[in-house]
Amino acid sequence: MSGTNDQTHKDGNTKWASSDGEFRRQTSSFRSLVQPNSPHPPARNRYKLFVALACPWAHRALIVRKLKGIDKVSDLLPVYVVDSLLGPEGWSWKPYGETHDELKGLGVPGTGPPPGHEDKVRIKDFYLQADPQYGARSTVPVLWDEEKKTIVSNESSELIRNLNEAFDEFVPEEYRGKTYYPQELRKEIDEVNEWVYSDVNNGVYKTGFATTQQAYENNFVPLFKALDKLEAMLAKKGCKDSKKPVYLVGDQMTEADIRLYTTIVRFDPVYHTHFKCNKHQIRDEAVYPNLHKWLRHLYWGDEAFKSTTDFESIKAHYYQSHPGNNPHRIVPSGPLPHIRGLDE
Ligand SMILES: N[C@@H](CCC(=O)N[C@@H](CS)C(=O)NCC(=O)O)C(=O)O
Repeated sequence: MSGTNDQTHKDGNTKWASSDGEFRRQTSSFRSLVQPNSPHPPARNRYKLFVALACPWAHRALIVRKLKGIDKVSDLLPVYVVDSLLGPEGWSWKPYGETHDELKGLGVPGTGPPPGHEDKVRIKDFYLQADPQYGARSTVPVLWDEEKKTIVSNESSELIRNLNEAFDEFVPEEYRGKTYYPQELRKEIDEVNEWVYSDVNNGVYKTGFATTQQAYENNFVPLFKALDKLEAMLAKKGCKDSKKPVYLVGDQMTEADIRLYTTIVRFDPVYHTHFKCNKHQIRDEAVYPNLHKWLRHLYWGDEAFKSTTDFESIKAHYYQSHPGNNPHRIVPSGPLPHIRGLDE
């Protein structure tokens, strides 16, 4: 298990790109599911979710946890949030400023680790408990099994699919059987997910962490092509003038919307500036009237989206955690508002 980007500069800052200037995301290592008759059977008071509020991959899991009513049962999947600053030793439960002078005052504090794990300072400590040989990057989200003291999953795409069913026997009646990956739409969802992942979700990172002009342009172009394609898909469905939310696939909310949302809601406040994805902003009504409306329908229309979107942590995390992109770690004040109103 080795991280492809797990390199540190002499100054302690993480080097995100490989030697050819391209950012490559590592493959996740823990790929199990919560399911009956498995090492991780559905149960109350057993599983925990570790997230960073800034992280778009962890954000997917927070949204599905709410959409599925898992948050309604307090001991089903409690959430523990790391501090927003991703420091030299990765995500942390304790402010880096306490041990690193140059990081004093940075970051938005999280919740601290769960009871019984007060000795753990970094998220890495959970990875090492699960696998003492673990040598790759310690990413969020993490689905933690308290009984087995191990990680069930650190791959958000599989985790959010698993949450459709994993805890159904415990959630309130009205959430049971609800799925964001319905059988009849799977083929289309998979197709959309594939290019949205590569060109948009990961595309903003590949653009932002490129360390050569060529690598930057190689990723900038497909990113904006994909945004044009999304705009056209939503225009065809009349999203701009619709009073009701319009969805990417079929006429119901699916994981395709959830996966796209966590990138698009970060686009204007962060990716446009910090990752130099600056051909347009999503709020540019002359370019993305439909995509912009789609975003605002989800944010303003559904508590699962709005209540899990923390602009303060999002901005603090990105602008303060990547000194290669932003050496003085200044968090820009704008654009304001972070997201426009539904009819603005
Ligand atoms: N494939 C993973 C990717 C998760 C991921 O890359 N998370 C980032 C935060 S946005 C992370 O935790 N990075 C920590 C690090 O690189 O040290 C997923 O989708 O779950």
